[in-house]
Amino acid sequence: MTTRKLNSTDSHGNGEASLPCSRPDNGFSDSLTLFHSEKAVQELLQQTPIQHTDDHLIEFSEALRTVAKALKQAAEGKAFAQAEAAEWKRRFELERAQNQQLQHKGKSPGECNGDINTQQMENSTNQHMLRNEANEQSENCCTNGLCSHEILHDGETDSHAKAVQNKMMRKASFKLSWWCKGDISDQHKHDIVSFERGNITAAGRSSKQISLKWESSPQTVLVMTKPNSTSVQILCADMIRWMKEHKKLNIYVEPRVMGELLSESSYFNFVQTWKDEKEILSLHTKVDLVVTLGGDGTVLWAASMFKGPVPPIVSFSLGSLGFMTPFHSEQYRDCLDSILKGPISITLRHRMQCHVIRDAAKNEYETEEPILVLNEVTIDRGISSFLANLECYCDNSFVTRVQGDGLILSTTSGSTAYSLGAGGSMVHPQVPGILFTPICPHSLSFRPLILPEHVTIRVQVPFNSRSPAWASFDGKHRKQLAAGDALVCSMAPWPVPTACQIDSTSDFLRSIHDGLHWNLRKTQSVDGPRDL
Ligand SMILES: NC(=O)c1ccc[n+]([C@@H]2O[C@H](COP(=O)([O-])OP(=O)(O)OC[C@H]3O[C@@H](n4cnc5c(N)ncnc54)[C@H](O)[C@@H]3O)[C@@H](O)[C@H]2O)c1
Ligand SMILES: Nc1ncnc2c1ncn2[C@@H]1O[C@H](COP(=O)(O)OP(=O)(O)OP(=O)(O)O)[C@@H](O)[C@H]1O
Repeated sequence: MTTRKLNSTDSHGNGEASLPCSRPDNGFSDSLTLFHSEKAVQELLQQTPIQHTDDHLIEFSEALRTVAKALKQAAEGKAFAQAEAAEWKRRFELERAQNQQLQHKGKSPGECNGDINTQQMENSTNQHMLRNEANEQSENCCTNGLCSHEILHDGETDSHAKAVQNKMMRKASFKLSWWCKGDISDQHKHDIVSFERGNITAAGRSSKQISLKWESSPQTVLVMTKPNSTSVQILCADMIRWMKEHKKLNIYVEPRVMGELLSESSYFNFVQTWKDEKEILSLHTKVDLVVTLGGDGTVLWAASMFKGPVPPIVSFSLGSLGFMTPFHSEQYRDCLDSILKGPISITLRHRMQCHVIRDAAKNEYETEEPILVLNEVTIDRGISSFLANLECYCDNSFVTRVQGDGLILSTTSGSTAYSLGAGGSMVHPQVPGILFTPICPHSLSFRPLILPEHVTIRVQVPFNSRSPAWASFDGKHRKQLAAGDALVCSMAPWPVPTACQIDSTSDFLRSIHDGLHWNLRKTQSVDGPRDL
């Protein structure tokens, strides 16, 4: 199969030079033909020194280029829509199979117990699912939760190739399910919104505790560490040795850590690392578990390595605050022992995807790559002494104009970070939403907002702004936003699953108490005036 890379640039600075030749039905081959025609015209131009013919050929060549570009855009749009439609169809089939199974058993649809019998659901799925290869994978999936095939979906369409690849990589599979303490109440039984028979049942609660159960043993662990810390370096070497000798695990580390380990001893030759960005992009297909040694910054760093699906992260606290690092490094053997066995309670921390749209390129198909944030994106005035001036839209409705130091768009995980410092509420990390928190607004009435997770927020630097604004992502990668530029932000499809020490809520409450000393006050004594 001849496949060329999309979006590379030809000698004219166009993006049509490399196109897949293997899919004649998606329109790419048309644009390729046009591109070849255009190339032939260019060659003819060089060979034919007649001036007016040249002019016509140049015009013709430009027209061809425009048509090829339009065809490419249409084809890519179509491919995206088809993929989306296929995904919705798959979900619909799965849901219908579940409902039919429940009706057989005399239950109403959506009445799905958290402790559902997986075998029964598999049988039902066998009866009702389309018998194609993609759905064979779904037959083995749990139906009351999410399985690793779904949550670690890497966007590939060829499920067979994916299965073969996964097998070769020996990636551990796991099952995620809603978990309710001692589940005997009906409180958490409704997983979907159902309008059938005129009854509206409650939506699945994303704040429910999620439990991860390994279906095959994890085999590969990526260890990520805070730099420039001797205690972290010592712990890292000790932990890797233990994981190799006692758990027979394959270990990946960053190239910097690889250097540190090898300078200590050639014993660590078995440890693996990567050489370039391309290898980082496929890390999620090899790694079963990520271990971080450091503070919250190291968790942010680890999450930022994964531009798509993220393996479960286990964070050992070696920083000062540790909101997202619930495990104690002194007990790492016991912790890892129980995590590798499972089941684990996890917090699914939602991330936001941010696109910077340049005014100069707003009509172009290609924009800059999206940036994923676990905490927040901040748009501020940078070093300018003028007020930041930012126009904000939510799903194209005007929200407000920020005049002050700036604006923080935060996830609920980030609600205890910068947003908190700017006066935003603390929100449990499993509550779905986007916090809209101004930084030092020059207004008496600008209270912070929390918007639903499904919205798209656009922050635009108006043309009458006195200075550019600056965007930063989890406190890093500052980018200037000139007048007319915009930042577009929405929830990303790839959350960061972090292992809990106890469960999502207990861990959150522990961190606001221990980390921030939230509402710490000496208790008032009983001796004194009373109303009774
Ligand atoms: N005024 C502020 O409060 C302020 C200013 C700048 C950056 N920050 C935060 O720092 C983050 C970057 O962290 P870093 O470690 O790379 O930088 P850093 O080394 O400057 O540390 C920032 C502090 O924020 C804490 N932190 C990070 N994420 C947190 C979270 N989700 N909940 C509670 N505390 C959290 C860290 O533990 C650390 O103590 C940014 O995402 C931003 O939220 C806060
Ligand atoms: N593997 C890494 N590679 C490069 N930089 C990293 C890595 N891990 C962490 N960092 C950066 O190092 C800085 C400090 O990390 P971290 O927050 O984990 O430690 P800390 O400052 O000691 O903890 P705390 O903030 O809780 O006091 C952060 O800015 C983070 O982005």
